[in-house]
Amino acid sequence: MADDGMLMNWEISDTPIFAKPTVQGGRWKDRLAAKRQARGPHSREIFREGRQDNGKEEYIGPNASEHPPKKQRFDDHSANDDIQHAPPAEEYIPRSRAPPAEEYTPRTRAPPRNRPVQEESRRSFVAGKLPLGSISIGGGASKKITFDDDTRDTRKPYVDDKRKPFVAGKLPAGSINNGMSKEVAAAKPGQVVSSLFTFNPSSKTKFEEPPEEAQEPAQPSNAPLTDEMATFVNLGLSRRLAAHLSTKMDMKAPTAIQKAAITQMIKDDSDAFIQAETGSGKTLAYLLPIVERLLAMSKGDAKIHRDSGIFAIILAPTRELCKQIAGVLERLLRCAPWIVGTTVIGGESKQSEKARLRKGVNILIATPGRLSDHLDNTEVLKVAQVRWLVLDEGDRLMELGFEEEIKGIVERVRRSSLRVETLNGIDLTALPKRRITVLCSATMKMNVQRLGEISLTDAVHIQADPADEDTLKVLPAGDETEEKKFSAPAQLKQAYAVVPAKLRLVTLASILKRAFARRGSVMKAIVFISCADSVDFHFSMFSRPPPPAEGDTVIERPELPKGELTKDTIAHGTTFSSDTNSVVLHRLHGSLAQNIRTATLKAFTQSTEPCVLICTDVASRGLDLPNVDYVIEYDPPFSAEDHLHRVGRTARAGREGRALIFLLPGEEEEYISILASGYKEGKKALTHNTADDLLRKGFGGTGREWEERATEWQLEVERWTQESPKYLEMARRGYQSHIRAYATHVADERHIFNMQTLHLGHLAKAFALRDKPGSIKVPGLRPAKMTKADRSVAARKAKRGEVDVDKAPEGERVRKQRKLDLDMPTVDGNDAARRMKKKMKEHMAVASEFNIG
Ligand SMILES: Nc1ncnc2c1ncn2[C@@H]1O[C@H](COP(=O)(O)OP(=O)(O)OP(=O)(O)O)[C@@H](O)[C@H]1O
Repeated sequence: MADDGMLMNWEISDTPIFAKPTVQGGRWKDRLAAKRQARGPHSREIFREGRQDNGKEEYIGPNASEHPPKKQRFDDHSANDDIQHAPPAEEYIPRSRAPPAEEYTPRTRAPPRNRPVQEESRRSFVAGKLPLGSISIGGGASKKITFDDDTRDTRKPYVDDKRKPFVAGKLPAGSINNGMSKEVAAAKPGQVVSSLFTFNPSSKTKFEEPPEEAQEPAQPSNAPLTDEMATFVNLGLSRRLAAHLSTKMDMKAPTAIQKAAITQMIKDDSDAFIQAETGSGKTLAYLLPIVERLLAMSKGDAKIHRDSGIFAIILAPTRELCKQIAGVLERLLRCAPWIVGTTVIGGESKQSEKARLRKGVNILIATPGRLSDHLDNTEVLKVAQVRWLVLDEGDRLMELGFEEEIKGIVERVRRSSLRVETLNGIDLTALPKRRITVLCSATMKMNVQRLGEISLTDAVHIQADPADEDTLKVLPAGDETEEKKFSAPAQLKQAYAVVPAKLRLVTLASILKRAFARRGSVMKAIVFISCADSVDFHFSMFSRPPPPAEGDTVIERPELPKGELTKDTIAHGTTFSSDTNSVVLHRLHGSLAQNIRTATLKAFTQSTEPCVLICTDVASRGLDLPNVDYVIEYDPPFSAEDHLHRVGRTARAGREGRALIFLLPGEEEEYISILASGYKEGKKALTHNTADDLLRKGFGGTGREWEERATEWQLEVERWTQESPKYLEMARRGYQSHIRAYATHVADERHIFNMQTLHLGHLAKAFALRDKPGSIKVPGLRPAKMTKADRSVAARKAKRGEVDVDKAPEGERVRKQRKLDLDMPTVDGNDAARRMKKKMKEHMAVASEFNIG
């Protein structure tokens, strides 16, 4: 039966007159008359007991005690709709004109001003402020009666115990059965304990049902090629290198981008821009031709040696990425141990880096800051032999503000004169005759083009379309007509879930419970969250000890990695572990010390147990984490590019992968079009999930039992939060930082992620909070400076696409700050650190308060 949401609180009373049995069936007027009769002639007086006849009108209704209703501040939503939104005047009825108690029905409610119009007919009373005239029936249960929406057939009331009405803190204990009543009784004054399943806005989009016929699974777009001719040898690699790839690295054939890049870079000495989707093997696409040409110089005993000079410099934006590239190079060079690679990335003393440089190196992997530092201060670092300068993850290099350093490095390398014939008896003719710059990126954003202008000359644009091997492209740079849009791997199964704010946390728990219900279905999952404080809260919450009832079963848990560094970043994921499948939880964000980040990431990478990584975007770029089969974007990304990098952590090198993004009902549903633009088949490639579906699958049970289980789970987490000042503060911090991070979406997308429509009260529930949002003040977090008026101006400007960055609303500044924060601990070198600090000061006055990296 459809639910029209008409709710009444049926409350028990000790007075015998109320203990009469329920009158069921028939029209409501008939039932009403019957009940009146049952109560006898004085029933109205009893109901009106307590009326103050002091000349003032007394009001009844949901918010009677607050009448006349207070004007609502923008940020003062409560988790309880009844409290939160001042209802229209007609809902407040002077008591003298009040209908008989039984007749009390809530009048039309105006939809809240700042969120999408929702089903008007779904209402509930604040139990603590129950209208005096409410009807009570036996059993002590507060029951919701719903009627068929279409027919309004009041003859067949549907009493549904599991759907709980909202409760404010003052309800007498025992008024409502099930878990809610205990919570209400225990709630402190001013707290709000709200029901999960009432007052949720519904989706505005009409979702098409997926077609009946089974769709052909999409062919992987970043897999090694299967064409017989596509062997490494056919591309021009030596047998030695090809055999090493095949036997020691398990790579039998190149990927499409490798095919295009190797062919080009072995025979031609032009600059190159390599653009290919995530997980397509770009690292080897530039490393293989470099190593091949260094190998070709070595004939018999005449080999290059570590002190022959630096032939290639590879720049990457973060230490993690540098280490990852160094790892791939190290494996590759096992077939040519006389070629030496090393890193200069900070994190250890400059002296030891200098010592390594002095010993000699042929391929140097560096972060721009640290390399600039060494170029200025380390005499032994000579760049005269450098033939290749590779800029990996170009967009990230620019985002982190390395433009100046890169300019300096490019200048330094170009200035030094190049030796091209012989070097200590070694034939140099196999090497490029000129210096080559290679720029790599998965996206072609404006900032990448800017980096291209700084570093490339007459470059070729190398792209690959594996669907049509004839079109493996080597294009003149700047050929806009042929430019391929960056897309997600075709085999990635992308879904989105439209989940109301209140249900977010419990839905995430449900998804993870289901994903790890059986051993082997999902091995590794990554959950992306917008800010560090929120990561910390979710990590602690998901790893909290199970409640005593569950604790009776002894669950065998795998041993966690030992070590000081990871003791606070790795824990058992108790929430979604089952007795047959224990899950290990990791957390990662830019505010953790570098050595902790490295150790945590290593543990996640090497783990053979099922595990989950909860992290910020710090783990979204370039990291090659093996066996990640599920990516959940719990908080939507800050830009479409970020989304593609995040989901690119799965479905790598032709493997399968799933991704799910959470969206709120309303404006956020527009994001579906952006998701669809990453796929050839558009929206058909996407799967739609509702919160109800996800909850039902995760919490199980028969009928609507999942609702009760979900409610129990949510209440348990709320208790856990309330009972400890530490976790309460953690939840509040997470909540506040989340809201601030929400304001930092790129201007183009801010009409989708619109602060105006963000329901702060419902969002508080997703952080297991019972506070009214306006009252959440966390020490150390300054309140946002933007006024409501500022926000509207910003929203209007964003809509017109004319946001002025210099006079930007806080969102823009905070977004910049987020980018800087994100990798702050990664950026190395004293100069780099000074530069970052300076930029932080320039960009924001709120640097220290804001912890969303
Ligand atoms: N020819 C190949 N055959 C099989 N696996 C490969 C091949 N080339 C690369 N891989 C694997 O593919 C994965 C992705 O490679 P890589 O990290 O270089 O991708 P990428 O294009 O740089 O991705 P991103 O844009 O996310 O940084 C790695 O695990 C790598 O070992």
